[in-house]
Amino acid sequence: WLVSRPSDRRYAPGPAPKPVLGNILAMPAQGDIPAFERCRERYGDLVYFHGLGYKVLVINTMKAITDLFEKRHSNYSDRPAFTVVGELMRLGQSTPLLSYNDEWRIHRKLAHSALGPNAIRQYYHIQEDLAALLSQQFLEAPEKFVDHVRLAAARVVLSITYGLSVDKADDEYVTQAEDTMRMISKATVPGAFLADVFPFLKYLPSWVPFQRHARHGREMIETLVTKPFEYVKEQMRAGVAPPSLAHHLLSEYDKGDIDHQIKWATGSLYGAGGETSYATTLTFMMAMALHPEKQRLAQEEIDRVIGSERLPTINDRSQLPYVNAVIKETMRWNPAVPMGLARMVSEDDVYEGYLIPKGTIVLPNCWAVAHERRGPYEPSEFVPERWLTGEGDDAPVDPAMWAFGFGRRLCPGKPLAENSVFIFISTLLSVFDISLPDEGKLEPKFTQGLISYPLPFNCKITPRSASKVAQVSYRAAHCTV
Ligand code: HEM
Repeated sequence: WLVSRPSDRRYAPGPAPKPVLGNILAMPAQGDIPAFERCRERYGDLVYFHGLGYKVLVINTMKAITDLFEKRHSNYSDRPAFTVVGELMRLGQSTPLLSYNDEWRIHRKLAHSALGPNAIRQYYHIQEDLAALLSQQFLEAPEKFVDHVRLAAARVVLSITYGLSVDKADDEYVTQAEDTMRMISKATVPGAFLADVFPFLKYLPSWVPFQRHARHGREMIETLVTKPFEYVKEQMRAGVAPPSLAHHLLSEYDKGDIDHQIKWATGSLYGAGGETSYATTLTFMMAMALHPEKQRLAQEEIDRVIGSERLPTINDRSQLPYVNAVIKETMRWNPAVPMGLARMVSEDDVYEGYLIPKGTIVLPNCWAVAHERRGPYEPSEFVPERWLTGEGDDAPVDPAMWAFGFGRRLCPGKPLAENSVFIFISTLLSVFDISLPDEGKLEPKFTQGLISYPLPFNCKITPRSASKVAQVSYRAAHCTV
């Protein structure tokens, strides 16, 4: 590498480049899995796109992801910058978009102290209460199940992050937060704004339409992170703040200069934690409607292990191997974050003989890892049994190794999210039969975007027994959230 001439340095393969434009326009749109799959089949494990100032490397194997994101983490832990949403709307201060710098290290320290496996024990009852409330809403209006799951995922994050009661969260925060998230997910699609491609456009005057849009976005984001945070501080001053992440951090780090980081570290959690948990739970519901025989096996396990006289709790998790296999298979069948969260290379690097220049955006193709052909079962089929056959070369890579990201930027909400997903899924399995709708077909189709979840679908949700209905109603009526 050191003695070769620049012309000898090879980039990883990719579509044939055109003059000036390179091959960047041949890069599949965000979340277009079939197109990324075609590129992988044609060009191999590493695929390189470049042009218009962008350099993008897609990595399609667990080995390459581990080699780069874990073994060479100091060079692969930065994030690409978004001129409009990151800089002008100021979302660049949130944990997922922060550069790999000291500010980010403070965020991670705060997140670890509040979201570590021991710290989250105090939130078990909140997650269990919210799973019961979700079931109660399924009993009352089963046709609105998508809205209920979305609301439940939002409530978990808002209750745990800020100690907001369900009514207060629903009335004052969820709608605003959902609107803000919709705005952010549109704004983070690469090329959503010309100023992301040509950053000098950010200096255009404030009356230019995209600048007005950016100002409006900035106000929405500022409200999302500031309003609930100020509410917690007010409650702490009055001595009535319930336990929450924000409360925990404000008490532990009682210093004015870290206030800003606590506000943004906690404010980042709604966006990072709500939609991913929602996507996983909804994918599970679709899989159950399509595979009643798997659902029955999971329900039999729950009835056998915990009986039918009570609802599951988070402490039951280790006792339910088949339910855990259903959860792993849900995460594998349709990964919630199929192309991971992009990284940016800090310094020129060489991997497998290919040059990866500084500034290259690297996308881990988690979908390809999830659907790699291994063992006796078809990757496209929903088969929880593939997780019960023991370890070996044949076993697929466990979603715990890739679904929550990698290395230094591994999702700090992983332990909390695993509990949320477990308690939602096991409670729904315990209380309901989810089946195909009486009319119409159910085709497994998913959204294409940073987060992937089922496209609108119908299913039938029927309580399994009067006793289960009574258990749900009792717990929902005695909720402390
Ligand atoms: C099923 C649920 C979830 C999934 C699948 C998921 C997945 C991910 C992934 C793939 C990343 C990118 C990591 C990387 O770049 O390697 C990430 C980052 C992150 N997640 Fe999660 N997540 C989930 C739930 C949560 C929850 C509940 C929270 C918080 C309460 C959370 C907070 C975060 C934060 C703050 C980051 C940014 C980390 C950083 O950039 O340093 N996530 N998550």
